[in-house]
Amino acid sequence: MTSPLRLGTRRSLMATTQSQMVADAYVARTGRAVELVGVTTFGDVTKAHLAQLGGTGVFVTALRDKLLEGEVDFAVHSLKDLPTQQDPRFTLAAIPTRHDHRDALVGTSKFADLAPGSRVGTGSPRRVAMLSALRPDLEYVAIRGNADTRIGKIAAGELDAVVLASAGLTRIGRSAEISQIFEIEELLPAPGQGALAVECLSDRADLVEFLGVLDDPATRSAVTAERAVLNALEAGCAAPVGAFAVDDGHTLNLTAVVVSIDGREAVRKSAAGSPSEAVDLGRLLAAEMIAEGADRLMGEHSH
Ligand SMILES: NCc1[nH]cc(CCC(=O)O)c1CC(=O)O
Repeated sequence: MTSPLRLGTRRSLMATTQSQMVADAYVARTGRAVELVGVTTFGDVTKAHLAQLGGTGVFVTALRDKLLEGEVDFAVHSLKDLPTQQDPRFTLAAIPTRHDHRDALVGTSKFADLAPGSRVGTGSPRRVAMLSALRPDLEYVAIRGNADTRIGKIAAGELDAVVLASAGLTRIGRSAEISQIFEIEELLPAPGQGALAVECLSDRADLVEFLGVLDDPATRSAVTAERAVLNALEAGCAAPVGAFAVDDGHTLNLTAVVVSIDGREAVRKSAAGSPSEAVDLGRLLAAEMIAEGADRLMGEHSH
């Protein structure tokens, strides 16, 4: 009998839930047993705000270390937490079909109905910038911690609402508390939002192929274009950059935006191309955005 594959996962509810979903999908497709191995990451223990950590990949490094040490066979990440600079030692063996890409408001009222001065919690400069453009009269409060902790600040009276990714809220069973989903015209998601990444060591060719059964090519081309924009802008997950692409099987449609942190200025552009040239499409769009002043807007939040 073959031994179970060991899946390395962060220990948060969201991470273990999404890792279990992926494990179940492999078991259903292949019959091979998969066991979860919990790993504590720097991003889970640090008290610093994500925007202040000055780098990407705080949730990712510990899982990759376990891959290198041979303690786990593969890892599941939220794709939007993965640095856009791919490390050749690791391969994204599968990018499964994306879940809801949009951001959601959690609270008791809709965004337009929040009273002036209401306190809205989010740790993301992207969300602060874009929401400030819509409602400059609200107070945006930097928060971090897992989704449960963030939502708990509403009941505690510290916040009137929080903004989180719809996909994550659904995964942790809190979607009933969503008062509004933001459409992409209002709030363009982070590159890769709602998608998962299944990663293993590049030198395990058999495993790369085995894990590939869960890959969704349309999701892969879309997130590849989105991440190419972020990479070409030399921006990280804390930058006020949104990007979203859809591959309809023939054409890849990509939209991206860079917003000044006060929400007053934005460079937003769209482009279409072939799904097989996702990286080029993203790079081209980023170059056009830079030509229109996008890098100046990013300012201190560019890295
Ligand atoms: N940076 C944390 C993070 N990474 C992925 C998700 C949500 C789930 C997803 O995008 O797949 C979240 C929380 C959030 O932004 O609400």
